[in-house]
Amino acid sequence: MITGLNHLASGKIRDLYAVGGDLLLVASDRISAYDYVLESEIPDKGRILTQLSMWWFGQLADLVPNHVLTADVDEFPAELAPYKDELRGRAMLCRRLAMVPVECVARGYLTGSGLAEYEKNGTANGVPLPAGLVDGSRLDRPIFTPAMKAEVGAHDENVTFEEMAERTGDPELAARLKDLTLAVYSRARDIAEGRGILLADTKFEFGRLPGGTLVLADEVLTPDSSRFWPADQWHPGRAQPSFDKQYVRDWLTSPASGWDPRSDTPPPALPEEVVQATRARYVEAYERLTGVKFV
Ligand SMILES: N#Cc1c(N)ncnc1-c1cnn(Cc2cccc(F)c2)c1
Repeated sequence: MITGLNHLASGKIRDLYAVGGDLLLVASDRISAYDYVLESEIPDKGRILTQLSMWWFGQLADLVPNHVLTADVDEFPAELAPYKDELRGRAMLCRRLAMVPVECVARGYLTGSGLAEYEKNGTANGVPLPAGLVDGSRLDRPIFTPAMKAEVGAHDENVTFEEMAERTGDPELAARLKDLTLAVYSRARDIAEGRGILLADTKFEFGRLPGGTLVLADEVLTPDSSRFWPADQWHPGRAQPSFDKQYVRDWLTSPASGWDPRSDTPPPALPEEVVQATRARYVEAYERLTGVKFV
């Protein structure tokens, strides 16, 4: 948290500030696992994921406008000058939007809450899926599985498209959000697959400009907003390894940590080698996707 700025909200990993009529989205080096924010930070994680978001916004600009004014600290308003070094690379100055109260989730692979519903009903957010799918199955056509935003700390509530249309009171907006979400995810899935990363699913947030234009908001297509899987380790029928969090998960569930995920106790600090190996995974994901060396 940056004292001295007008703090608006905090998620597990990021903080939101008001700067004049705009917003500043700041990504920390925090990392979460097993629904806990760990006491150990991953050096540069916020910078790597912010630069990855910015790269994706560029890749998607022909499909959808976004809310970012700039991520260059030298272009930030003068009031932010005292915080330049702390913000460099990890902050996006964004236009303030009227946010749509829906988590727009696209799934290209079946896992997590989507798999749970499928195993019970053969559907995902009420939409029937083909028989015989297993954990990690690739879906021929990505699906839109919206969720109504929950309070901080609670899990979002998966809803059918029809429920979403009803609860937003705007069926046209619901249809537009579905189309945009699937088009943007499909483009990203194809780009990532060509670089050895499977984007299993992702969560987009949209908002509206004063004139009503629908705009892509928040961060996009990072390992915090999406499931990143290494393509060369994809084996449907089991839990897939996480591209970025597997070292953390493996250590936390190993005897070495002395921690039990089923206990109500917070996880212990990570060993330095796990921190550094995890940092290296974020750097690798960034460099593989963008083709640019992280500096
Ligand atoms: N992006 C964006 C945005 C915008 N451009 N205009 C208005 N509101 C938001 C906005 C509101 N909540 N969040 C999510 C959120 C919560 C907590 C911390 C965070 F970093 C992010 C995003």
